[in-house]
Amino acid sequence: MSVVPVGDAYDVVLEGGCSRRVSDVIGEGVRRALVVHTHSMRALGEQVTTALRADGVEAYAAPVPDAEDAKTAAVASELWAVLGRHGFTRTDVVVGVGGGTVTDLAGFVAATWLRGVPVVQVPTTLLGMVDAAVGGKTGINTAEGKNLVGSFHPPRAVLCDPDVLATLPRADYVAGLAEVVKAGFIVDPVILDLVAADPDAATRPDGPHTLELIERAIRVKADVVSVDLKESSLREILNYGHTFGHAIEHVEHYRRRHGEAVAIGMVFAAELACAAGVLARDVVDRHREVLTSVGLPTSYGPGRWDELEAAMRRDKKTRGALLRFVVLEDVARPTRLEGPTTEQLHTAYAALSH
Ligand SMILES: NC(=O)c1ccc[n+]([C@@H]2O[C@H](COP(=O)([O-])OP(=O)(O)OC[C@H]3O[C@@H](n4cnc5c(N)ncnc54)[C@H](O)[C@@H]3O)[C@@H](O)[C@H]2O)c1
Ligand SMILES: O=C(O)C(=O)C[C@@H](O)[C@H](O)[C@H](O)COP(=O)(O)O
Ligand SMILES: [Zn+2]
Repeated sequence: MSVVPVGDAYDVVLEGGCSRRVSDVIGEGVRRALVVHTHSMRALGEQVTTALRADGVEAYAAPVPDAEDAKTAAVASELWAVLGRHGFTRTDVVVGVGGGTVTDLAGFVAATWLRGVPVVQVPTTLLGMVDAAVGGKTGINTAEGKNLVGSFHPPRAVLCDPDVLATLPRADYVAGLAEVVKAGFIVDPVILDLVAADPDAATRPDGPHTLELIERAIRVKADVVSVDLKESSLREILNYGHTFGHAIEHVEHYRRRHGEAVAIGMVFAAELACAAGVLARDVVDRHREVLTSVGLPTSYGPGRWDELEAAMRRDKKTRGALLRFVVLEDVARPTRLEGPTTEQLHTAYAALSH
């Protein structure tokens, strides 16, 4: 459906059944493929592996642990060992079949093996389709924080098959909506209108606006990364809500879903912008309305500020001692807030526990 014209331009396909067509997009001359998948996506992982073999590719299925447990140096190292044992060369390919955690890991392993081999992404969560699999940001976590090691490595193709969303647990689908809503606040307010028109339908993969919501969010992401792949400036807007959100994930040892943490992080960013006199109160309220309407969290308990602030200092947007946040001046008018005062930060944090 859309082409991302960055480096070697690539397609992001959004079509029922497209996850069965990996062979069509891996490119010419591929002899081997490593199909990375979690146990939850074993059936699809094996289906992709079998289909590749039927097309003459030496394909290997590589099961990895679920969720954030996949995004570790130990798991990446195991996959490098598999690639080494099977003699993967620069014309071979890695395929990521799973949620954002799997596409981040598969992309990182592809980015680092032989300093870069192609990766094809087959996202199986809403979040993976609208955000993680598109744009070439890859990475793993370290003990000190989220996504601290990684690389920009655009995929060869992205196959978003909405049919696979039927098995996704509702809570994971809703978590993905946080990134959809993010795209609405930073660039495309029509997304917010579509969600507000029927919030309950927005939480279902068979809802009347599902494809339009996915397509619009992918378009936002593709347009931004096409202009600024390596996040020298514009791409930072895709990080809306993530400074505080990633801090929550870190202090809670990844027991909370990424999308849920980002939802709270967007409310924090909105409250911070309001405290700094940048954003009007009604837009802050709109954050709570839209996120709450689809069942996403918007509050956070008191008492953890010191840990959260320490984690935020390791955010990639931080420059020296200066904390930097993506904030809004209005819907679809993102800007940056550099070095907010302690009082502004505390005001925003306190507002989360109301
Ligand atoms: N690289 C990027 O640009 C980018 C963007 C956004 C998020 N991310 C990363 O993505 C990750 C979050 O991704 P996520 O929300 O997809 O979580 P996830 O990958 O942990 O998947 C959520 C859960 O759904 C299960 N699952 C996946 N697909 C399924 C299906 N079709 N049916 C049944 N179960 C299924 C998984 O096994 C997992 O338990 C975070 O690590 C985040 O940092 C990266
Ligand atoms: O693509 C981007 O750029 C984003 O910031 C998208 C985010 O939704 C995503 O969670 C990303 O992985 C965060 O990246 P990080 O650089 O803050 O680790
Ligand atoms: Zn995110």
